[in-house]
Amino acid sequence: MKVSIIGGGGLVGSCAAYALQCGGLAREIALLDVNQELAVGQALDLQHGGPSVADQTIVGGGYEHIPSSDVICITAGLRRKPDESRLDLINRNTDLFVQILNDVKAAGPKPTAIVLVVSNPVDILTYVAAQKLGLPENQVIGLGTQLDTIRFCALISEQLKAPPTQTRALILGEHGESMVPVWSSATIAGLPLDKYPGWSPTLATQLFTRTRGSGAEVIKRKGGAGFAVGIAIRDVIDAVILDQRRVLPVSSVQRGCFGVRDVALSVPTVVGRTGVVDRMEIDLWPKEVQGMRASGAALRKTLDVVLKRIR
Ligand SMILES: NC(=O)c1ccc[n+]([C@@H]2O[C@H](COP(=O)([O-])OP(=O)(O)OC[C@H]3O[C@@H](n4cnc5c(N)ncnc54)[C@H](O)[C@@H]3O)[C@@H](O)[C@H]2O)c1
Repeated sequence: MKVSIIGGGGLVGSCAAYALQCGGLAREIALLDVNQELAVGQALDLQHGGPSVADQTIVGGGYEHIPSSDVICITAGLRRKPDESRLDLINRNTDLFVQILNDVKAAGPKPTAIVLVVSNPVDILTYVAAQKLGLPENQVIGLGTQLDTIRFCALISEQLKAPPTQTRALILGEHGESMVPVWSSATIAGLPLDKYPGWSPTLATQLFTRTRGSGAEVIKRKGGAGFAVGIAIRDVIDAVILDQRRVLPVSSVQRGCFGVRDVALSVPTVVGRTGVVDRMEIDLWPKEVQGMRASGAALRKTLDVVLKRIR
């Protein structure tokens, strides 16, 4: 399997490439970037570690890699300028993103290619990609709340001194302000989280608030998120490569799941070689379902503005 990362020279793209290299599943990893020199440099640096990791080809380059790619991951994006509003950034990022989609389309992706959108605002751009690429909708996935979910588990496990890999707590909805913590299904080692020693409703609120602000906290401390988002990207791409059918909180265009439609956001999604294989619409607390619908409504408002601009 070949994975191309557009924006592969940047922090998120290069961390994703490193996570994929350490996972050893992809046969070839291509880093594409408008700054080709940077992409080639990142690829060279990764390639040097290859003999101690896995037999993979890691290269830097341009859109000539698209026709042979099984997975196309888009991490190219802009950061906010001082004094710039969120919507201004969304407009600038959408214009850049639409140009990338046009370039991908012109390069001729495989009809079976899976596109994983990571650039922000990820739910908006996932919808735009599904509309513009001409690929079947199930083949376009957004990273959605996969990163928020692993951040949430990391913070819960740290606080309760529980094993991180046995801590399970989902975030669904928007990758943004209106994200929804799903306490109804949270567990540690299969035990209900709300019965775990040290748990309290106050702690729950604190942990969710910190999770929701985690992106901003990391940006403030080190300039941008890299390692954990790279791991989150690997979670999704590995599920595709191995046709794992893992249930992941990723974003895709919804057609009625939990009553949400015509907007992309995260629901529990079965991910395999064909992308979105299924969605698990399981009974959650009413306020969790309401939260997802509120995410859908908030995203739809932004989408209406963005779609008017790019039509
Ligand atoms: N979805 C998530 O969970 C999540 C998490 C973290 C960051 N992000 C998003 O990922 C994006 C990238 O963040 P970063 O920290 O890596 O930024 P960065 O500035 O380090 O990297 C972006 C890269 O994109 C490249 N680029 C710009 N325009 C391009 C184009 N037209 N074609 C190809 N490459 C192009 C740049 O040269 C740069 O190397 C941002 O939109 C950020 O908000 C998403």
